[in-house]
Amino acid sequence: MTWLLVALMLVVAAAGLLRWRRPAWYWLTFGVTLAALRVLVRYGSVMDACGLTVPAPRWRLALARMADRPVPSPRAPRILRVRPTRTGLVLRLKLRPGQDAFDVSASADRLRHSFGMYGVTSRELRSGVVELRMTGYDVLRRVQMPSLAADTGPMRVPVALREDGSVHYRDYRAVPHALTLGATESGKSVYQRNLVAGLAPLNVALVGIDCKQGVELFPLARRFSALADNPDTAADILDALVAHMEDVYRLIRSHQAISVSVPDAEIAADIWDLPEDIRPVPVVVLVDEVAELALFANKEQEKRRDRIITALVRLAQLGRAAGIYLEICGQRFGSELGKGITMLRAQLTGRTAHRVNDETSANMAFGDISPDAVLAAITIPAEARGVAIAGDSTGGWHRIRAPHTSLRQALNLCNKHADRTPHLPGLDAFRPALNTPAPVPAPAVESAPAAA
Ligand SMILES: Nc1ncnc2c1ncn2[C@@H]1O[C@H](COP(=O)(O)OP(=O)(O)OP(=O)(O)O)[C@@H](O)[C@H]1O
Repeated sequence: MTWLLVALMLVVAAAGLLRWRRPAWYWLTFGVTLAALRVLVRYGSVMDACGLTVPAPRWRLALARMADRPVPSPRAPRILRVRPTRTGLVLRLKLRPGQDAFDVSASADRLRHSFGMYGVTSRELRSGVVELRMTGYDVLRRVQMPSLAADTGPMRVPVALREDGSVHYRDYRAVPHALTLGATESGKSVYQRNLVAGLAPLNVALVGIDCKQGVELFPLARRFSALADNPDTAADILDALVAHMEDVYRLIRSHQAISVSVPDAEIAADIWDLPEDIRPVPVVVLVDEVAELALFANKEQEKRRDRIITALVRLAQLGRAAGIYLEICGQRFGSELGKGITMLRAQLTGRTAHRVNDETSANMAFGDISPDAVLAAITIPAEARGVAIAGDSTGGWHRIRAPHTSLRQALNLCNKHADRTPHLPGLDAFRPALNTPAPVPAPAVESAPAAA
């Protein structure tokens, strides 16, 4: 089967040779065919050299001895499937008795060198079956997302590419709340813009709190149901969201009351169990530069800060069932921001860290999840803007990079789907005004006296 696939690819490559101007697909097929051939031809010897073989079973050794035949060679994991991809190859392997998935992942770097690939990663699919993903080039250098129509779900958006060539999704139903950290100019806003662009075509309400005076989110206002560009409005929006959450809980309760006679499985526990006609629209709350909400200079601001953090903690603790999801973004998010912050952070299961300048910042994202991810986050080079480490509470992590979506592209997408912007009762007062703002005079700059 494997060789049939390779033969087919060779035929395609040969067909391309006959054409004078070879199209892009030709070079892609040609490269993947060469890589597949190289891997399959070298497979046995490479696995042996990397210590991924086991001796032949005793009965075969005994048979060889009786028949006076040469000793059977050690056996490498059996190839179950070879799948060429746009970025390389995916091999599915059945491990031999005595091998485990850790052996393969520990040898990933050796396999990468031996097969002449750019990257090799492995993951266990089920007991005894491992998937090896090989990439032929640095897929994060210029991110090109594959077409994905089939893989999106109700609250699942493709947001970046992983280094193994697979797509990184933000799945709100699996991981309701997330934290994105990164030093200045590391790519947080571009990542968040990709999220907005991914969510825009879905049936979801977007609520934005942009503490950078609205420069990131206000241009996308037509797709937002509520927006705040200062901590005072943010506090009011969050209070309104807590009230909305309580209303949704009351709705779920009332629906449970009329369905007590139906079987258990049909009793609603969250909005997704409610019939579609009464289901409230899910809400994604995007907060940019969260630290601004936690800073205060006087007693009045301290009261406002406590109000904001309390509302965020309540939404993080109880929001999931009511379909309220938090997406929090900032440069740092640790205990130095005061009480309630670590409690809030503990509820943010999804973690993404762009380049950070010190280990403490990386620890804020991954310290309680995976020490390897901390190391990976602090070794992201400064020039690799947009590259990030994405992990979750299971301890797994990936190196990812979002496509470089410009503000104009995101704005066009938001305008295209502006008619999908739902009205949230209670949040109408915060709906952004869509008239063109009056031009603001440039800040006065005092000219410095000329140096003598
Ligand atoms: N995924 C990406 N691919 C390519 N370039 C990127 C990517 N993400 C960010 N960049 C580049 O890095 C620059 C800074 O990105 P961005 O504004 O998102 O950083 P930031 O972390 O939000 O910074 P700040 O905290 O100062 O606002 C962008 O102008 C862009 O040129």
